[in-house]
Amino acid sequence: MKNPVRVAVTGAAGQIGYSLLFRIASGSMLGQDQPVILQLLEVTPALKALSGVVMELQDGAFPLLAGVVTTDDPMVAFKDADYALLVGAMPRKAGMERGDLLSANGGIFKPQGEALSEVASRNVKVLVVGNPANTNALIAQQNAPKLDPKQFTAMVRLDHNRALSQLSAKTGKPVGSIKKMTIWGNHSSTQYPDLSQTTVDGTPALELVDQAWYESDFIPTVAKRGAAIIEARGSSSAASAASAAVDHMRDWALGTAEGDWVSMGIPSDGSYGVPEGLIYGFPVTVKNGEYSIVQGLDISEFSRGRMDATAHELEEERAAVRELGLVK
Ligand SMILES: NC(=O)c1ccc[n+]([C@@H]2O[C@H](COP(=O)([O-])OP(=O)(O)OC[C@H]3O[C@@H](n4cnc5c(N)ncnc54)[C@H](O)[C@@H]3O)[C@@H](O)[C@H]2O)c1
Ligand SMILES: O=C(O)C[C@H](O)C(=O)O
Repeated sequence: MKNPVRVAVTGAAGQIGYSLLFRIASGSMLGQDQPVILQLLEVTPALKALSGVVMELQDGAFPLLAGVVTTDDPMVAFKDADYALLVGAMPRKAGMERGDLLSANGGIFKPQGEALSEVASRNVKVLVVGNPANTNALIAQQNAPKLDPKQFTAMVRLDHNRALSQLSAKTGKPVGSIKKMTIWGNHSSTQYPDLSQTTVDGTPALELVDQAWYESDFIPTVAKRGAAIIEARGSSSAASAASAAVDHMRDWALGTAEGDWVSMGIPSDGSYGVPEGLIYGFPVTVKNGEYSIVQGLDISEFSRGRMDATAHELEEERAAVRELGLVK
């Protein structure tokens, strides 16, 4: 058995937390040989509810759960954290875009970035889930001068998983037969779920579906799935979001499968003409805990337009949070 690692989760008493904590404690995220200490952050009024969640974690009798800390202080929650999942933020309601949450949620991620910079493990891997996830990740990153910018990522994995499942339903082939799915850009309705490299049982996906379905059905269904769930459920996705967070962190920690890739929101290094510094969804492979952007893909004119549009939205979000004094 390995030594325990410290996993910080913010917003731990919320909807996503209620699903996420139990998956982490069960070993789904970091493996069946990796004990974990959960360090849970909540706002002060939610600490009582969080104590109930901790009672349930105890009642799960998870062999890999080596300890639980609860606190309303980010300096305690992030102390020596090896992994940090920043979930705590307000979710949107029906009729809102995720960008409408910028001013409400942006303020949460500056102090959290500062605290991570001071007290987290120097190798901490940070995943931002709270919306608007890409720009919140940028805020946390820009306020963490003592960490490498590459340590900050945003979640587009839920979109990636939604895209896999839509294509699986359309082609009648299992999700496991689909490789090389990509979500480019922002976790918002401008995202670009790209099938141009995707294969199903080795056959190019675009040979199996027609362009009209791809453009008018697949892309909008994936991009607007969050809103469809809010409409149906009355609140935003939670279990599927937690599952995607587990997938993102597992692949970052343990690596991606040979011959495949995953989508992660990561700081752009200028690859594919994406403005440097934006936290943008890219196709990545992971080895030894380090992610790399998949290089050398052909970008069609159609793809170029979509990739630029979602980059443009992220540039606007960056300008808005600059205006609020949250990033330089
Ligand atoms: N990136 C994605 O794919 C994705 C998917 C689903 C949801 N989300 C987003 O995740 C966020 C959380 O969703 P939820 O459904 O769990 O919401 P929720 O309202 O059920 O829970 C959020 C929790 O965060 C806590 N919180 C608020 N401010 C905090 C702070 N400063 N520090 C610590 N905790 C704080 C709240 O007290 C609450 O318990 C939302 O912004 C939502 O839009 C993102
Ligand atoms: O859509 C939302 O606001 C929640 C989440 O980001 C989702 O994609 O389900």
